[in-house]
Amino acid sequence: MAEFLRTTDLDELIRSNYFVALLGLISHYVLNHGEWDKWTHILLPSWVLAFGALAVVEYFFNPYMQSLFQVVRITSGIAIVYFGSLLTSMLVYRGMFHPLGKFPGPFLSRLSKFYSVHLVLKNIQYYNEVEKLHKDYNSDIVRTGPRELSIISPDAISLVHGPSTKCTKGPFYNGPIHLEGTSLMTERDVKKHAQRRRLWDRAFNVKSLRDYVPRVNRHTQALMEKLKEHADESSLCISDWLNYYSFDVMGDIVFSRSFGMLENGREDNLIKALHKSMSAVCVMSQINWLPSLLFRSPVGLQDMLNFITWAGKVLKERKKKTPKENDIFGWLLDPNDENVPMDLNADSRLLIVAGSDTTAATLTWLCYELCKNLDVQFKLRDIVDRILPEKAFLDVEDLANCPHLDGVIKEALRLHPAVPSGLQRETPPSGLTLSSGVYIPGNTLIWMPTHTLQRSASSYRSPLTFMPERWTDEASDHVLDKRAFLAFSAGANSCIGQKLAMLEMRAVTANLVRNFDMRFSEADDGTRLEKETADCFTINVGKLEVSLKRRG
Ligand code: HEM
Repeated sequence: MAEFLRTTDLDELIRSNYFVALLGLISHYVLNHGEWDKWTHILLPSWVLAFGALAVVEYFFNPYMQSLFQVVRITSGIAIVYFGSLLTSMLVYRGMFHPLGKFPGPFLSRLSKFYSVHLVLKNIQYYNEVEKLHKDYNSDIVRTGPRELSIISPDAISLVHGPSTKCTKGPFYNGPIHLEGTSLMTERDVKKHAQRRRLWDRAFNVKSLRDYVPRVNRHTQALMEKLKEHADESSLCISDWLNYYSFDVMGDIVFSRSFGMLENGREDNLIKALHKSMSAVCVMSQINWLPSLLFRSPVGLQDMLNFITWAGKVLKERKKKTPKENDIFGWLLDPNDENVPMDLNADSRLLIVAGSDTTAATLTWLCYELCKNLDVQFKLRDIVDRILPEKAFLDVEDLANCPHLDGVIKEALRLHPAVPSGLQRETPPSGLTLSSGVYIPGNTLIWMPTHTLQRSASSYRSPLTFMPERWTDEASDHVLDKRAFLAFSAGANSCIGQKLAMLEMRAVTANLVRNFDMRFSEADDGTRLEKETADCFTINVGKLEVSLKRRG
């Protein structure tokens, strides 16, 4: 063997810098064609193994190797040439020859998504950074990554998110499949998603929603009782209570298991851990190959892994029961199947996170706006006071027909979308031509940042003013382009829970203004919320301290 290696050309070839550099170029070509993001856990060890094997062969079978140090030196040299060539080829291609080269954006964004990580880490409010980029480059389209664009033109919405879009979900949606399966949201195959969504629709149709209403009423009433207990204290952390509320509602409606957070007046340890672990998502949403590695190592993600395990366990327990009131999993679990399919584990985590954090964040921002704009609070109260004045508590059913209340909620969703940076979509291989005639090449990742779209002066008159009337007949001319409302997304992947969310938000908002006068607390004028709110795909909302006074 040693003789073979020494005398054949193979040894010479492996040592040849040209050959190794060529291997680097070929590797770039292969990596550039196809999607490798979810294979990082195979790719990286394969590289380590390949160079390790080379070192072992050199050490044991090459008689000219004098020492281990020499083996390490030679193998490292080969690795440097290989990775040097791979990296140079990548950077030159991305910086100078990539088809997205015609779009403006920071030069470093062309080279790597690590530039976006740098923007994320500034203050974990990536949506603000992207908004600045659109302003700085004075363009509706900005290049935010080697193969990624941010687009804020409403004309592109139907092409990217509409019912007959040719775009698909991008690699961001590769969840921890090996741990929990694929959820409805992370299902990237269009046909499979449509098939699953048909099943889900039964759990969210008008009749099913009616079944969930008593639980929304109960939890809303419990929230109001708790707020009454703590009202008249100098300061109350309303964001915490809204968080307890929304998780309790979702636990109950999803699998008939309340977290009991309202009752205990504190965050469940698991949810606390889940929120802490969300900061990793801020970075993972930028570097799509990272989750495949991180979800296989407990480093930094242990909290999220615990939540995944918990959500699976609770689902198994739910499978054994028949709850008194039908819940969402009553529709999703197959009574004829003794087992719980793996994908439902992912669905159980999805429902809790997608349904709770989003609602809690929107309600918190809504309270912020009501404190900031007292005239809006007073007007809403006047209107709500006229609904069934004899009732102490307004049920969900009492609030179905109050356009101004819906306007207040829509304004909160518009100015403070719970998914502010938008949703990653990938153009079809043939590319996409926008109505402006701009051609977007195939396999480009597109984000349409909801935060910026919904604050654009071309779509909303006085865009930064909190104006519920723009959603009613009173000032409908202040909505210039209805398409630019994407808080629940659009098309086949739009939020399936939006009607349920509206029921919760109506009940909480109406009863809050009916029962209390709410102001910023003396210690906090909303700045904490503005600063602490973190963009972790869904918003990880900051704290809001208010002063609540019970109304007579
Ligand atoms: C203010 C409240 C809410 C907001 C702003 C919101 C927003 C969104 C958005 C933007 C999406 C699209 C995600 C994507 O394509 O990646 C989505 C999807 C989804 N939402 Fe919501 N959501 C809210 C409340 C809820 C509630 C209460 C539930 C459940 C009970 C829910 C369940 C879901 C599910 C299951 C999906 C995935 C749908 C699919 O892929 O077909 N959401 N939501």
